[in-house]
Amino acid sequence: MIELDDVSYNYGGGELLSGISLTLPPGSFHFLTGPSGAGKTTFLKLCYGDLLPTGGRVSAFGKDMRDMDRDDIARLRRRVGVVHQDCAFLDHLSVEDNVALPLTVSGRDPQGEEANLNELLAWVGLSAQARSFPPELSGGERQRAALARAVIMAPEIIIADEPTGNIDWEMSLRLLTLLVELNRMGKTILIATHDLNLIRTAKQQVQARVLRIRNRDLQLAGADL
Ligand SMILES: Nc1ncnc2c1ncn2[C@@H]1O[C@H](COP(=O)(O)OP(=O)(O)OP(=O)(O)O)[C@@H](O)[C@H]1O
Repeated sequence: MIELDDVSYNYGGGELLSGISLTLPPGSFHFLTGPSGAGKTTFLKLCYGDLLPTGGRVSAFGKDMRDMDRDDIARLRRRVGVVHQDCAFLDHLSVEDNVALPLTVSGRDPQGEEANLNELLAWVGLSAQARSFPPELSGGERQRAALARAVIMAPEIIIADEPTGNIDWEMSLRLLTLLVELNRMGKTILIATHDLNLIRTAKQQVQARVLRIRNRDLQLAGADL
């Protein structure tokens, strides 16, 4: 589904990532961990096509990202939902309008999909905040709104960058429950996190592989986690 073949990445100051080969099969659950600055966000961006590798090949759904035209990229954006580290909401739009934004951008009418939108807001526990604005949300509510926005197009893959970075443990568990539910529905999940407790808790609920960035490459973390 997403495949990296001998991938390297260099922002210009030397290789940050090097020689990475990995397959993310459908329905898999992966965590990505590693020290700050190791390249986790960069790795995620390579997986969802925000960056192209400086060496090697990344392909998604059987197509090399380098060969994708605008239509392919638009299709990729629908099939891969991303929860960004900073959530990046439009503060002048309500929570429900922010969550519905991928629909609006792709030319669909959110009014026509209102039931779907309401169901999604209820699923993430934000029905009461639908008409609020992003600055009025707590950290945990922001992350759940970002997850709702990431899944509104029914993507097959969900990629989340430090989704529990700024929220308390109770909220982290709530978010993890949603991600586990998505995985049980067959979605492929990739999460970058520093939070080893989150990884340990997840591993009691799903079969998750833990990847660690070390010396510019990816290693499979052992059972010590
Ligand atoms: N656009 C950019 N241009 C140049 N260097 C960059 C750019 N983005 C990131 N870097 C550098 O690449 C390195 C890896 O950054 P990245 O954000 O991928 O790490 P990370 O593991 O996600 O870190 P953190 O855990 O702190 O979020 C850092 O040294 C960062 O300064």
